[in-house]
Amino acid sequence: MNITVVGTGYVGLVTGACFAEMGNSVTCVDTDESKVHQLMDGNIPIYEPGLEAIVRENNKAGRLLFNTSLPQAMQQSALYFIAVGTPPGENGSADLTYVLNVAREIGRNLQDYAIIVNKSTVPVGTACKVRAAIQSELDARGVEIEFDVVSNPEFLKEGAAIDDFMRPDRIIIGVDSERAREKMADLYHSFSRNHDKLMFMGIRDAELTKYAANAMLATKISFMNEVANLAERMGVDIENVRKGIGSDSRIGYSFIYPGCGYGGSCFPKDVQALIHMGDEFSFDTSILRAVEERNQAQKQRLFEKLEQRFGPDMSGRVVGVWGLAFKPGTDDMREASSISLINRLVAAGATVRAYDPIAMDEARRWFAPELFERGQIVFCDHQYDALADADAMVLVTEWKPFRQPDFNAMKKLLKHPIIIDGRNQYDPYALKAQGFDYAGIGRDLG
Ligand SMILES: NC(=O)c1ccc[n+]([C@@H]2O[C@H](COP(=O)([O-])OP(=O)(O)OC[C@H]3O[C@@H](n4cnc5c(N)ncnc54)[C@H](O)[C@@H]3O)[C@@H](O)[C@H]2O)c1
Ligand SMILES: O=c1ccn([C@@H]2O[C@H](COP(=O)(O)OP(=O)(O)O[C@H]3O[C@H](CO)[C@@H](O)[C@H](O)[C@H]3O)[C@@H](O)[C@H]2O)c(=O)[nH]1
Repeated sequence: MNITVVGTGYVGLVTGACFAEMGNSVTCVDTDESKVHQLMDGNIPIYEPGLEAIVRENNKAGRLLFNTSLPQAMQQSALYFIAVGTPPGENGSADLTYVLNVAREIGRNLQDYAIIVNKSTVPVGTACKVRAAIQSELDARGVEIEFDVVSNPEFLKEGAAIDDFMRPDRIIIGVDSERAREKMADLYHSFSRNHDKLMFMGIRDAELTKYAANAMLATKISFMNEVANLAERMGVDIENVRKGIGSDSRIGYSFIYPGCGYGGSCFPKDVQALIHMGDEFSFDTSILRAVEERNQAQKQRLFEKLEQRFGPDMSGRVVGVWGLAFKPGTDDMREASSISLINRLVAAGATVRAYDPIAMDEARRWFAPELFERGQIVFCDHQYDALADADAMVLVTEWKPFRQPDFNAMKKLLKHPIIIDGRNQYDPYALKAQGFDYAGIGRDLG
């Protein structure tokens, strides 16, 4: 099949590379020229395990091409995937500017029947807007060309994106035409051979399914964070509670890890967008608002635990931070908990020494340059360098090399043996026995 994918971010590039890997001919289009040139040279602008290899192999085999021109790419195919960003607008609603720009460009250049598949996360009713945008361009050209719009939301997780795309739990497809349904079934056949993963439904159903999935996962996390904060006050260890409830198959273990708040490009913006959709339909999404509020508060918990120990004025204090990315396995810094922590520490007068195995180049862009110039933030070459003469160590992102560190070495490096564990990776009882002052999330045993 010949496919055009518009947008070469996490979703567009993974989608394009995985379809090419299955033998399709794919052209990925992006308006960002530097990104496209980087990709043409075989370099991947993002860190995503396994992606570089399949991009290079398929590019070499001629199945995966890159272009800055959508009209040129459109000539090669009749199946267009829209995978551009839908960032939060000022009021939390999803900003559809990029999606509708692509729709209009498709309308200006469409020559023959085509299927336009929306892979971006978009509010209910967006397919209608995409259809209207294309149609108005066709009307302006005075041509009549048939086309179908399909909703096919993406469920990949950063850091596991290839596997999620290649072995999906389900493939949600919202369609309202038999022709489009057949084409989509054909396209996804090889991803769903042994188990029928394809779920066809109405277009609006598919659009809401994506938001409901992310909101449900975010709710699980905020719920656990709330119980963890309560457990702390009660002298209860949340890790025992987590295991206790996770063993109930109706609850399960996934997405109930308490922590220093959820981040990334999806949960925060998608929960906000769903709240906004509720407002538009005059429906108060009170659970979602609580989920969002709990998450904002949770992102302050690590700072609060340091504040309890040092007081509000942290001048002269040095804090070693392990992990900057919003989760392990990615260099994505969008809505990362490290951002609020580090900015608050610096505002309180502390110096931050931080280390992340992958995200430091990307992270540099997320803090004011003068903080590096004045030495208030120092990015270190090694995880242990970040602890040199630090008054405390804070774990923000649970990268694997942070999971079983050398606690003896840490004790020697730290001025005060304080460990604030934002991801409950360490054994509080063992650390206490070694003389550490340890605080996790929902396991602040004093
Ligand atoms: N990141 C994820 O893990 C993930 C997972 C599932 C769904 N989503 C959703 O998928 C969509 C894309 O997310 P992302 O993280 O890949 O975004 P991104 O910001 O990483 O990439 C978007 C790309 O689109 C390009 N673009 C913008 N306008 C364009 C145009 N007119 N023509 C061509 N290219 C254009 C940008 O230059 C950019 O490279 C969003 O709606 C997001 O919510 C993201
Ligand atoms: O038990 C948990 C699980 C996750 N997190 C945090 O939640 C955030 C999001 O994690 P994850 O879902 O693994 O990463 P994303 O790449 O943001 O993926 C989510 O968002 C994507 C974009 O919509 C969806 O496609 C995915 O299905 C959905 O999992 C991260 O900050 C995690 O640290 C927790 O705090 N506790």
